[in-house]
Amino acid sequence: MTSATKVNPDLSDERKKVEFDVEEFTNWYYKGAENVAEKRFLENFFLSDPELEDKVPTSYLSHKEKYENAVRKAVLVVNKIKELQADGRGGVDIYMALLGGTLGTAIFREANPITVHFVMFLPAIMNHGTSDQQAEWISRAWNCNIIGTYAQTELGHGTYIRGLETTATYDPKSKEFILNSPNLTSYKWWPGGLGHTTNYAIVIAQLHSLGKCHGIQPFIVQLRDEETHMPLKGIKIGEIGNKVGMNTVNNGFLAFDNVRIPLKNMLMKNAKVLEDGQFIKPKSSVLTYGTMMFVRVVILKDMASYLSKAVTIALRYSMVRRQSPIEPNKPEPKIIEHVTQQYKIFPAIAKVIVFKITAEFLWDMYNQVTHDLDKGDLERLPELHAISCCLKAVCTNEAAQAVEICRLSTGGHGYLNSAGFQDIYGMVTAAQTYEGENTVMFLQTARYLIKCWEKAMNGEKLTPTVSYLENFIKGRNSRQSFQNSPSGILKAFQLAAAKKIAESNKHLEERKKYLSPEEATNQTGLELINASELHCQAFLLQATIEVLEDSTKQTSLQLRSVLKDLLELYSVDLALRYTGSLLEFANMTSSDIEFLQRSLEALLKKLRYNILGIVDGFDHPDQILGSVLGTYDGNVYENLINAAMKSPLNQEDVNKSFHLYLKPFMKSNL
Ligand SMILES: CCCCCCCCCCCCCCCCCC(=O)SCCNC(=O)CCNC(=O)[C@H](O)C(C)(C)COP(=O)(O)OP(=O)(O)OC[C@H]1O[C@@H](n2cnc3c(N)ncnc32)[C@H](O)[C@@H]1OP(=O)(O)O
Ligand SMILES: Cc1cc2nc3c(=O)[nH]c(=O)nc-3n(C[C@H](O)[C@H](O)[C@H](O)COP(=O)(O)OP(=O)(O)OC[C@H]3O[C@@H](n4cnc5c(N)ncnc54)[C@H](O)[C@@H]3O)c2cc1C
Repeated sequence: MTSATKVNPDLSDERKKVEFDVEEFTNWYYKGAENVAEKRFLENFFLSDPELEDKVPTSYLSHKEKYENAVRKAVLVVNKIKELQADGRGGVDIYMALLGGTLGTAIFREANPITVHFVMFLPAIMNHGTSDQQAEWISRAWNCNIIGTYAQTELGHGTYIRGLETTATYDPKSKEFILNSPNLTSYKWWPGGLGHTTNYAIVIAQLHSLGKCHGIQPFIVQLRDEETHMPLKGIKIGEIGNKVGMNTVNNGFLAFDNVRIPLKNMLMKNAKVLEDGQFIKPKSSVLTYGTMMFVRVVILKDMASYLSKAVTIALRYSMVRRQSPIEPNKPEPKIIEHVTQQYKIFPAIAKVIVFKITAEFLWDMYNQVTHDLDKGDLERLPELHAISCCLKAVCTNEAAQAVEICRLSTGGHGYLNSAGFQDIYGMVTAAQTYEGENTVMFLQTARYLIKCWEKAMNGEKLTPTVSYLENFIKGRNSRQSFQNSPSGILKAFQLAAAKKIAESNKHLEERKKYLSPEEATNQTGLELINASELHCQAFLLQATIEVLEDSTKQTSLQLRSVLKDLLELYSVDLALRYTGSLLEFANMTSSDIEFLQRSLEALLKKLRYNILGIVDGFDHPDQILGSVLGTYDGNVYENLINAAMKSPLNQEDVNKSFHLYLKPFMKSNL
């Protein structure tokens, strides 16, 4: 972690003031010293390989060069992983570290074209394939003998997947499916790696058999020749072009013209087609959506990881940058002394911890529910779907906002590519859309909440994430007063969520008197989203309070106290951001707001000298941060000029455009 160069004295002074053991925090954050050792071993193993280092910053490469460089590195990384596995070191965890964790995003600044292979193609075969199908495909895919993608979204439909138009029509004579793209809007559009990387895909298509449509099902389809990589007959394929970010991912388009695949290529763990064309329904039609749920769960971990990079950059920079005297005739302070600057960064640091804790909580829940599913028990599936949808929406929205605020907190320099924010922002903002557009995700959660509300009103028992509704209904006349503590704020959010759900339901029912249920839902959309968001914020806070309480029992008093301050900062900031709802629904008064405001200011002050220990404790090596503003040594001005010198334009004193255009132009004006 420590840099060989001399550390900027402003930053080393700050480090001396941290009151807790940073290594203790790192071990707590990564859940044990062994995990930290493994993380550092992996970082060193990959980042010390000169082949993985970019000689020219990737932002200066052309679109094509970026892609080719990303493919080169992807192959190198997977080969290195195989080397590690041959040495007896884990499997899945290594992939997680490389594809979702910060290490992966350091090696592939704009993500890589085989992520979807590991994150969706393989999980789709595992989730939807029979044991025979898994035996046929998994090891080839795991070894990367074939590389696949997940081709669901089409030009015409991404959200409403029941409206997908690609068809897979079963022909009982040849025992094959015939795939077709009947029109332009049915072209697959967006799948990661599809353009020029993958040779297989899980294709989601409308299944037709014996003259009937049986809805969307997953099929495994070969797209390109395994030797020549040429597209197979009947397959039209290409890349969709340059994007806001994620430009190395090679997102593609795909169309089918009478492409035949064998019967065994429909993934049949859930629904089945028999040889004679008979369709056997799955236990539940939503089981087809399982892969999306998996990725939504994983996205949460990703958000904590991206945000932890952004806050590290912003905070370290704020501790070496000096600007604008606060008192006249006094020296210019570090910009972190401006309280407004603290407010830009400290709550975002608290969010990293909240998102990480909740992501782990959700991951455990996902594993439990999928274990139950394997035994045929679908009971907790709707609850997992509901909570993963709203968490995906809240955490990606908040991460995108916080990353942008971190960029703004570094002023003009933050606008440079070398500051490192652009890649992070490109990744977090993409996650607001992919794997379910966020508004749509909120509405999915709201649908569940309304059902739970009805159940609770009928006296039925609710699942853990919504059980607060039962308490509310039982004690609905009690008016608990607002309390300024994490648990008090949690109660206020639960009360506000419960009342907002009740109110949305009331308006929904009123509208149903003269509108169809669907149109009534549409008309109530704004309130439903609001209810969903309040529910989600309550869940994030609840999970964090519970986990922190438990996991800090063994830590030093100093660390426990800083984590407690961060939790308080998170909850006070949350309450202040939602005063509208809390005033309306949770008995908050204007004096509570005044008190919260004072608490917020006091917490910023309290955390001022410990907060650097937290971002240092995230333990991101400089290569992972990839930022001239966030290096451990704080030598930002040297870094800025060194990075500027890498610009291709700075490799010569006079550019040819001077002779070609400027000189004739300037002379002609004489
Ligand atoms: C191993 C290595 C790991 C490495 C890790 C590395 C990590 C890196 C991660 C980052 C990289 C990510 C790259 C990924 C790139 C993005 C890929 C995509 O976007 S791909 C494309 C992603 N595309 C999208 O995400 C599309 C978004 N759209 C959709 O998901 C659906 O169309 C819909 C849900 C909006 C509606 O569907 P519709 O059928 O019209 O449904 P209705 O509304 O009518 O509700 C009917 C019932 O179904 C229920 N239910 C629904 N879903 C689920 C579920 N999942 N489950 C359970 N239940 C579900 C619902 O609750 C309701 O129940 P009930 O009330 O009746 O009881
Ligand atoms: C970087 C990136 C990578 C991707 N990778 C893949 C991939 O690997 N495989 C794949 O199959 N797909 C992929 N996608 C596609 C992605 O999953 C879809 O873009 C996403 O699901 C949103 O669908 P859409 O584009 O059709 O948006 P739309 O649904 O058209 O959304 C447009 C607007 O309409 C609103 N809207 C739509 N429906 C409703 C509703 N019911 N209620 C209220 N508002 C609504 C939305 O809120 C939004 O504001 C990727 C997308 C991106 C950006």
